[in-house]
Amino acid sequence: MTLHTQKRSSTTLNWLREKPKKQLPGDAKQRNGYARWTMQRTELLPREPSEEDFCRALRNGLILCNVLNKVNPGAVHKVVENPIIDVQSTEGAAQSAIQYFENTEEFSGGRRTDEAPDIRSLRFGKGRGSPSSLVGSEITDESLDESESSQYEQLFEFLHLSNEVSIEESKAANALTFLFDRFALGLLQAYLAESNGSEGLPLNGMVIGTVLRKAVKDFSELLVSHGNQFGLLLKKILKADSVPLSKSEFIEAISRYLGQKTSLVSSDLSKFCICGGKRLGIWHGIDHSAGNAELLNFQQKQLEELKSFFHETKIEVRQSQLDWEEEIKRLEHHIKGLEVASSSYHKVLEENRLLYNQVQDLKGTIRVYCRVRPFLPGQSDGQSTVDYIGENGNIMIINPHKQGKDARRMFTFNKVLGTNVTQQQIYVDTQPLIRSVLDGYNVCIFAYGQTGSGKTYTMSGPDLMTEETWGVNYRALRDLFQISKARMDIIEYEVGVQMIEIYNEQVRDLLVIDGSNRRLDIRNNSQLNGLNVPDASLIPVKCTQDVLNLMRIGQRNRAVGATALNERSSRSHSILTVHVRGKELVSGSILKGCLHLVDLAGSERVDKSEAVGERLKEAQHINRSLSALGDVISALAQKSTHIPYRNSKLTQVLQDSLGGHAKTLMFVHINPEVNAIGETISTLKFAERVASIELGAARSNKETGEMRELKEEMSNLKLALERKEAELEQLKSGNTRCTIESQRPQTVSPLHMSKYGISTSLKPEINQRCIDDARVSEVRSCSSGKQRRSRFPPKFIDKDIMPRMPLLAEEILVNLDKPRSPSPPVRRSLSTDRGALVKSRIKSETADNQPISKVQFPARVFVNKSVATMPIIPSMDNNTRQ
Ligand SMILES: Nc1ncnc2c1ncn2[C@@H]1O[C@H](COP(=O)(O)OP(=O)(O)OP(=O)(O)O)[C@@H](O)[C@H]1O
Repeated sequence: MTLHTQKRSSTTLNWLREKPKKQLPGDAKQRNGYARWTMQRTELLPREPSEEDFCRALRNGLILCNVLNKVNPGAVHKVVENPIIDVQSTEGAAQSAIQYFENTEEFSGGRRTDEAPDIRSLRFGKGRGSPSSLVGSEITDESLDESESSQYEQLFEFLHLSNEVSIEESKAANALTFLFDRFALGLLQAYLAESNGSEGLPLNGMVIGTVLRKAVKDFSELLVSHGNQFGLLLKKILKADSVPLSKSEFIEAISRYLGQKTSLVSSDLSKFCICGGKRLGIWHGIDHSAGNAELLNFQQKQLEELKSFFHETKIEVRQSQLDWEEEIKRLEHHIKGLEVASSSYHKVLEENRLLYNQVQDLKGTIRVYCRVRPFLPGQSDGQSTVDYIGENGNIMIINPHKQGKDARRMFTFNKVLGTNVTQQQIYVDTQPLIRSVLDGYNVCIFAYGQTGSGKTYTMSGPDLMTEETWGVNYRALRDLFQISKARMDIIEYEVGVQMIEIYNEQVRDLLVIDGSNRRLDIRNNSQLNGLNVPDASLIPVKCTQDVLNLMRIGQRNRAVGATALNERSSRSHSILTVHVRGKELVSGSILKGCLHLVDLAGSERVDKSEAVGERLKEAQHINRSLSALGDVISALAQKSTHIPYRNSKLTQVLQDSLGGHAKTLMFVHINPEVNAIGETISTLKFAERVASIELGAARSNKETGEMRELKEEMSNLKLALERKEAELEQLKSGNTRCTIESQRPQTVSPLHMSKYGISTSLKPEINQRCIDDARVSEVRSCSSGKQRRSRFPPKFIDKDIMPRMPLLAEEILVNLDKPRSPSPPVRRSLSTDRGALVKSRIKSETADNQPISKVQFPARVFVNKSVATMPIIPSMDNNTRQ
């Protein structure tokens, strides 16, 4: 640099140095002069720019490049012509910086070209430089005065110096650009390194864009701050030395400063990149000062620690995940185990129940099932007396009128069926009993409970229309036919049905269609296998439909009436008896089973049911018979020697089922309403006593062919003996009453007749046989002082009574052709005969054997008269209907 140049530059620098001190009018004038001149050539400055704008315009290289292009068009290829932007704006600052770097670079490049004039020639263009370089140029065209010329020289001097500085700055800028690229790359590397570990992070343009934008922003801020610092430094340098600096000193000072700054920037960047992790690339090639290296080491250490901590945490999290997974697996296994255990618990429970039932069967205990009726529409006030129903047949009743432990009472039965149990579920446990009937057992199923508690619902169902709501009766008979059909090849079955009711202590036949209200007698002879009401119509049935038809008749004939507690209350005990007789085709053995299906009339508190008149009488009869049932149950439970069966018609009818070798099941019904709590408790107490009764093991009524023959023989002998006795009696007393009676025609249910096809006119032989049977009956009746008429088809009459009666239809025909075997001679002492006579007399006088016919049967209130005109039951031969 020449002395002159040095002088110039120092002048310029002095000018620059002094500028912030004071805004001298001379300075402004000078600046305005430069601006005007520049404006004339470049139009890049306002006429009177502020000092700041002026400096910036000089610094960003626009003026330089444009002036050079004016002098030598195309010398600077690319001029970054962004408008001067406010430095406060970060992005603007960045742009300004870039603009500056690029323009100074371009300017330098342009200047270096061969065609480009030396900037200094511009300085000396007016008289001192080569005139050719500026001849023809626009500058020379201008008329410039001397003072202006010197100002331009100063400007160019400054610009030249500024250009030197710019080169240094451009180097720094390159370093920064390099740094920036590294920094951005480092950021991306760090980001990618991070996102490698976590698959879920999205790696898309938007994310990268955001990261880079952030980086650019921060970096711009950094640049601005460095730019400011750089400006300050320049000022400081220029201010500190009163002696003007040489160009090389000046550049050296700036280089030193930039060196320092580079390391500072790298330290700042290290801070900035601390989030990244992989920053080796950023540091590569950067010269760190000792302090920064220490800081860097410290931060790296921290980073390593953080990384290892992060790694450990990651491992811990993974371990916890594994532990949880293990735990979940263990729990799943445990739950499965529990499931298995619970299912086997239920199996065991079920087995227990079966075993318990078997034990009960062996003991002959009456099975008791408790059914809880649901609340009826309009009844549910939400309070139920049933507190809890257990799986083991437990039911806990809560009495809201009591407090403490007295309020709760537990009852145990074979099973307790809740309000949501279906008719099918109710029947399930009854099914094995139906099989037993076909195996020759006597079975009794009866429904007990307070009025309106659902007895009829259980036994018959709400209606006969839908099979789903069928009660136990229909289901039992349907199964009976199904099983008998399945056994058809082994056993030939015949099924007959009786339906009676006990109304006001009188037994009525429900299957009569002629409206006759005959009172029927009860004979308590277990040998009769259920034929304890022999005069009731016994209708043979062959399929479920037959039974349904009969039941419809029976239901219509049943006495029902409305009470305050049940709008269609059964006012009688109804008993449907199914007699089954089976013949084993191979052995010829005979099985005789009988099934009683009993729907008891409901016990009721007369005050509650508001019964008066006829209703009151009915209620009293019902309650009396139920209390007689209770007495029988008590006596049986206490194993008393005397069981008071004869205290009511009900207990007489059920005698075989309660005290014999029958299988008995009772459905006890309860009403969950709070106002029925008294009846509920007493019903359940009664049921508990019933459950404790031991009937002894049930016995099958099976007779082998040999046994039957022997029995028949015995019966023949008995018959012959009785005949002899009768003859003897007649001879003695000359009483011919029996003979006259025997010639009276029988009364047979029209249904009965039609079904059997037995007609006195069509089958004289059979009719004769019936007459014979009637004679036998008479003989027996005479012995007990009663007149009996058989209403049974011959096949259902017990052989003990009528040994010559064929068992089955074809037997009737076979036996009719056979000559009767002569009765063996019977020897009987007179004393025996007398004894028998005395006995029979005594018996006829006892209260139990008083002829019931003396009691007038009340006019039937609820008999449906249309029954008489009902069509005949469809053919029993139609097996396909089963
Ligand atoms: N399990 C049940 N589900 C739905 N309704 C029922 C149930 N049990 C009984 N009911 C209804 O309760 C009312 C009384 O039932 P039901 O006539 O069978 O009682 P009951 O004990 O036979 O009475 P009563 O002794 O007076 O003849 C009827 O309207 C019946 O439909």
